[in-house]
Amino acid sequence: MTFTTERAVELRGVRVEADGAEGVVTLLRDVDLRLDAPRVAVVGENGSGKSTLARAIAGLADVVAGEADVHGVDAVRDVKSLRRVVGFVFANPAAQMVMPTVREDVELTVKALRGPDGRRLPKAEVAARVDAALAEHRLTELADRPCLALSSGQAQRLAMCAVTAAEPSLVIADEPTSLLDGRHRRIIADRLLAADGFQLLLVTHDLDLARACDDAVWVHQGRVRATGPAGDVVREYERFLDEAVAGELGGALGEAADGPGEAGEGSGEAAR
Ligand SMILES: Nc1ncnc2c1ncn2[C@@H]1O[C@H](COP(=O)(O)OP(=O)(O)OP(=O)(O)O)[C@@H](O)[C@H]1O
Repeated sequence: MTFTTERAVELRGVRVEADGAEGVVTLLRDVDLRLDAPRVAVVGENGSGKSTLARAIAGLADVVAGEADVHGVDAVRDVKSLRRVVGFVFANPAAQMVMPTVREDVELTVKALRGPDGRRLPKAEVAARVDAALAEHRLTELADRPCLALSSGQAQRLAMCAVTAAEPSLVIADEPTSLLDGRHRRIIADRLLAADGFQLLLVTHDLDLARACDDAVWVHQGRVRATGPAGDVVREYERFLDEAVAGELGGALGEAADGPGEAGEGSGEAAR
């Protein structure tokens, strides 16, 4: 199965709120997006709203206004159906391991799949699919190892294996390489970018990885600041970062000369 642009993510006027310690806070506002490229990166500063956007698309955030169509599913009102369509890979893979061993963890997902007749898969087919999924993610040798005994790189491979075994049409990966060393980062990134059975939405601070996607979305202060071809959006974001850093360094040098002053705004955090 190859991802086709007929299956897209479309958000119109989306607003996300959360209950903060001091009352309701708005995390995302006025989001209008159509994502139909096979691989879409989401970039932006810490606290800008990237994970919130990813979570809203996955039905994991409180969308209080607007419409969200995710591969034909109403992601605001039909979160249950969304689970068949979306797979979510978290930055910390330990958060999504539920079974004691590697094989059992993947098996749990495959057992939940239905055949074309709507019935559960026969035992032999479950076993064959689990073996194939483990082999694809180079986990065969680790099949009987306790999940808790995996290294970060192995755990991230297991998370991807278990998520993709559910055959989602959209995989959302939120900083999937942030815990990994350089070599494993490249292995996981290459595997994600090479996959063509699903659309990929990749939240990342790794701008090389973002550039390797087809399209990108730049989130800034709880709004979408730019969207389009990944190279263009990342270039625009980098220019903004360069200017912001130059401004802060200039400010710091000025402060050093003038003595202490008030802190400037200079933050990409979501507006309250
Ligand atoms: N449940 C919540 N209640 C209150 N504030 C929240 C909640 N969830 C997120 N936030 C705030 O919303 C803002 C956006 O958070 P989000 O996690 O989406 O940012 P991000 O761009 O993914 O950041 P990072 O790059 O640091 O992971 C942050 O200021 C965060 O503290």
